[in-house]
Amino acid sequence: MIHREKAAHREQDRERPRERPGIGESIDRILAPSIALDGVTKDFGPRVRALDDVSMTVFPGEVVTLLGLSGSGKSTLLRLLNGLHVPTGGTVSVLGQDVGTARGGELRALRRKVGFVFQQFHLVGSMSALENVCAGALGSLRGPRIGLLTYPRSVRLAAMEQLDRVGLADQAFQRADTLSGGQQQRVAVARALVQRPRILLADEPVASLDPESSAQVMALISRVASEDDLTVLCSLHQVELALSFGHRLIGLRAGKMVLDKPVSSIGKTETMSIYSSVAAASAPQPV
Ligand SMILES: Nc1ncnc2c1ncn2[C@@H]1O[C@H](COP(=O)(O)OP(=O)(O)OP(=O)(O)O)[C@@H](O)[C@H]1O
Repeated sequence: MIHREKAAHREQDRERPRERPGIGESIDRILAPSIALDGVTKDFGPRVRALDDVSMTVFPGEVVTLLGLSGSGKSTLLRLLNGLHVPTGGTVSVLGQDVGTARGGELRALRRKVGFVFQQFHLVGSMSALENVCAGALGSLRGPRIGLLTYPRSVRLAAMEQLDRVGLADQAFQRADTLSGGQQQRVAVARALVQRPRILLADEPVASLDPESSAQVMALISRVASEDDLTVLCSLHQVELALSFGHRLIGLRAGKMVLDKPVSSIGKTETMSIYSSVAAASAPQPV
C-alpha cells in the first residue's frame, strides 16, 4: 500500500510542471538585455528634439561608452534610464521593465538597481565622506536620516566597505568639501555602489577632473564593473579616454545614434574620423 502511494506520488511529480527554470529559460535570462531603447524620441517643448528615434541594447556585464559633443543627447538618454525623463515616443526598458510607464514604488525599486554618478559629484559638502556614502542607501530605508549614527550599523559597515574599495577608508570622516575633485568622484562611486546596483550610469564622470584623476576614476569604474559584474553606460567627451575604456562605443550626434561599434574594432585613424563625424553637428534639431 505504502509502495503504491509512493509510486503514485512519483507519477504526479513527473506530471507537475518544473518549478526551477530550464536551461532555455536561464539562457533567455542571461541574454535578456539590461538596457533596451526602441525607437526612443525625447522632445523638450515644440522646438527641441534631444533624442531622435534611438534604438540600442546593452547586455548584462557590458561596459558601453556614450560619445558625443555637448547637446548631442547623452544626459537625456541616461536620465531616461532611471525615469528622470519620460520618453516622448518609443520604449525604454531597464532590467526588463518599461521605465516610461513605471510609477511610485515600482520606479523606486528600479532606481535601487541603477546607480548614478554625475559630473559634479552631487555630494553634500558639509557631511563626511562616510555619511555621503550612507546616503546612497536611503532608497531602501524609511524616513529621513540626519547624522551618521541615524543609519543602521549594517549600512555604515557597507558604506565603509565601499569607501575602502575606492581607496578612501582613511578619509571616511573627512568633510566631503575638503576632498580633491578626484576623491569626491570616488566617494560618489562608492555612494552609487552601496545600494548594490546591477547597472551603473555615469554622466561625464571625469569632465571636471584633471587627466590623472580622470584616469584613476575611469580605472576605478572599470574595476568595480568587472568585480561586481555591472552593466555600465558612461558618457564621455574625450575620444582617447573612450577608446581605452569599456567594450563598446555608441556615438550620438544631434540626438541620433551615428555609431555603435566594439572598441576593439576601432583603429586610431578611424577614431579621429569618428570623432569629427560625431563632432560635426551636435546641435539638436528643431522638432
Ligand atoms: N530639461 C530640459 N529642458 C529643455 N531642454 C533640454 C532639457 N534637457 C536637455 N535639453 C536640451 O536637449 C539637448 C540635449 O541635451 P543633453 O543635456 O542631453 O546633451 P549632452 O550631450 O548631455 O550635453 P552635455 O555634454 O553638454 O552635457 C540640448 O539641446 C539641451 O539644451
